[in-house]
Amino acid sequence: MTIHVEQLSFSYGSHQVLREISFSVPKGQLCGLFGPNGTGKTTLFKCLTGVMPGKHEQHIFLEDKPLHGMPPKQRAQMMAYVPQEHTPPFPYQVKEVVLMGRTPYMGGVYGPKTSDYEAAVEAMEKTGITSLAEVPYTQLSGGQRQLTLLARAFAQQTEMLLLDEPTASLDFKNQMLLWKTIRSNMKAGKTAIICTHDPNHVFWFCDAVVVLGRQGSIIAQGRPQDVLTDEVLREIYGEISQVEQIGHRSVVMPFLDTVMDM
Ligand SMILES: Nc1ncnc2c1ncn2[C@@H]1O[C@H](COP(=O)(O)OP(=O)(O)OP(=O)(O)O)[C@@H](O)[C@H]1O
Repeated sequence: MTIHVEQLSFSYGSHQVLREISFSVPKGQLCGLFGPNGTGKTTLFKCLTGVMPGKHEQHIFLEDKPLHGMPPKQRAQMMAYVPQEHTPPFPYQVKEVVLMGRTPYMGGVYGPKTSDYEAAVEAMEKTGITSLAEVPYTQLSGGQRQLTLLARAFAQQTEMLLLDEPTASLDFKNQMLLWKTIRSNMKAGKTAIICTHDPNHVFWFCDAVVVLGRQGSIIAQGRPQDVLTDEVLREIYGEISQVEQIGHRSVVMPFLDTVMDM
């Protein structure tokens, strides 16, 4: 599934956050969404998922169809969203939270089908949380909660994944597990947009990147190696790092001596 955003602007009241954003993510690509705090990345996700309905949705297209007017259930069959944080209102078990990913496919009074339970079990296996299935979600650590939300998104079996800082609370091994799982989704032809604050993750795991600047407009986009240059990183963060090469990989190294002197 291809997602296409054309001249999207969005304001909270008089506070304009997104300014004439245009980009496309073709089927099978993983696109990083990168930029300083408060530049509108989560807001962009909320525009895509329809949390804030409005005319701006006329500027977002899934396979050439505008999102505007698309019912939530239809949208949820096409895209799954992993939020940055989520506070559960009730102590549902992990397996019940994951099963909620199947809601867009349930209808009437019949409840979950065998295929829904199977999709939830598979999603828990993929994310390594099978042993947590019976644990109340309210008793999980931050990282375990994030893996549960990821499993819920996988259980939704959508063509498009929208992931808002999914590695933020994960330990190093789980970060790599997550990227591996996401990359395997790309191999299966899915499409994803992932917000991350780690430029190295963009370099190593993303096919493309969209960089949002402080004014809420795109300041660069394209292949990570072309886009995340010293100049662009300096523009958004100032003089704090430089891009180095280790083998054929790019690595953003902070100026550690400066940090230690502070
Ligand atoms: N519900 C809201 N009402 C009004 N302003 C909001 C609302 N949500 C976010 N904002 C403002 O919109 C701007 C963009 O916020 P957003 O959360 O989209 O940024 P972000 O790039 O995701 O930030 P971060 O990297 O810190 O997660 C911020 O100035 C924020 O204060």
